[in-house]
Amino acid sequence: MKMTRMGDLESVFAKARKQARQSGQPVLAVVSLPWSGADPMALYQRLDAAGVDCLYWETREPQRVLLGIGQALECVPDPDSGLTGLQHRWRRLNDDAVVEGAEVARAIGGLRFDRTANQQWPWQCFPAACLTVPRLLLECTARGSYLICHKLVRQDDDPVTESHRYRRDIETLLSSEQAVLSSPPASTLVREQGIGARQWQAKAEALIDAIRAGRLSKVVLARHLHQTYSAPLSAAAVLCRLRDADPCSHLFAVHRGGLCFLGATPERLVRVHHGRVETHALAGTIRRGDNAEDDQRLGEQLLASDKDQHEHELVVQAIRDALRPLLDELTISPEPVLHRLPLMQHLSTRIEGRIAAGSGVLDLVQAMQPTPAVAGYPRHEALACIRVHERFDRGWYAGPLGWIDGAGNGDFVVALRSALISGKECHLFAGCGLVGDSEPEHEYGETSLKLSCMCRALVSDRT
Ligand SMILES: C=C(O[C@@H]1C=C(C(=O)O)C=C[C@H]1O)C(=O)O
Repeated sequence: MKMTRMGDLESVFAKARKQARQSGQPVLAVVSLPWSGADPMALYQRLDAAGVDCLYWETREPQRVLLGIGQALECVPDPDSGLTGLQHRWRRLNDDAVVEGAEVARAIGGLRFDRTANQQWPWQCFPAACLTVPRLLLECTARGSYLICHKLVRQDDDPVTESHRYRRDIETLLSSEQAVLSSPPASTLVREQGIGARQWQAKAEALIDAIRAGRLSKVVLARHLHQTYSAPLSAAAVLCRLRDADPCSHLFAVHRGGLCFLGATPERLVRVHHGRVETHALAGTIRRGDNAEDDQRLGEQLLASDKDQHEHELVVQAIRDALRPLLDELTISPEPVLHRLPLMQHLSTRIEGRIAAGSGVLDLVQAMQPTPAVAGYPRHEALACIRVHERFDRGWYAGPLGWIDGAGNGDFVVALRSALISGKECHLFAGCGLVGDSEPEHEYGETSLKLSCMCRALVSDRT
């Protein structure tokens, strides 16, 4: 990492200030420097241990790791124009940005599952929607590693002082690489609160009856577990275990106000790369087998299940209908395939296309979310049932989480297989799709299987 390149920061900030004075508006300055420092997970572990609020993101296909530190700007949609308005503001901000180096600006964040429902415990620190442009963003992809400095430059900012501040922050980051990482204390589960199996199954039964009566076609009923551990949980240690346990899922960790929402999700909501749109419908679940033969049999059973095919098809249709007005081309694979995870397998249908001129990633997120994979169908009726029957705040669980850049690219996942941790306390969430042929007991087992991915990663004394 060459600190001599810091001279660039001062001249870029000066240029941005000049522009800000001319336009009377703050201007985003973006400076990217090649990074040869520590790997982002190693840095994330150190930042987490030091209690620094940061953001971690990792997708394995394509390989991309983002580590955001600090906050240059927080982008929040306003109630009237929603994500579409935010999309326009982001585009304008980037059109006017002063950019130096190989990379453009990037914002990372998420949305609540149900933005109309009231924010409740334990989600008070997680707003309805927010995308953060970090002060410093470490980005590692197959193309190389960069440290991106973002600053919203105002008319009266002093470029010299400000560039020194960034220089100091980068030096602190570089020196934190040297910090010795002591292993977090072993934590064991001491208490667990959550809805009992019988009570959950009674709710599922009532919803299945509503589906059979024709009031809706599908609803996703979730469970919330509140666990207490013997020692404070380390978000970075949990994320490392999730990463080791599953080589394919997308990892995320968002720290806010002393809490951390993290997970390893198999579900991508939508990715836009140079105008190409990629998504999948993911719904229909069965466990993995005890051996190859058993696994194969279970996979075939899932593919042949009318109930799972129906549950899955509702998701394919809803995604198609949401995307059609926003895409120029749309291709849907004719049949679902198995999406295999360490503990379970899902049905997955690939959906691809090309984004129409004038639309952006956030427009796609707005149109798609929440899909019937996490809410149900029709959406309005499903959300109404969820509000009445679940009786807890899903917060950011099952909501979209991801990033957008200044070049029109973006990637959002559905924040599943996740937990909200705060010291020794942990909140876990998992749900499953109910249709007319569902059996409550079986569905309860499915939510337990989904919860077990995170439960395994939370305990530190496991080998
Ligand atoms: C709702 C969850 O998962 C969703 C529901 C699925 C199902 O019902 O088969 C499968 C994958 C996800 O789309 C969850 O993991 O909490």
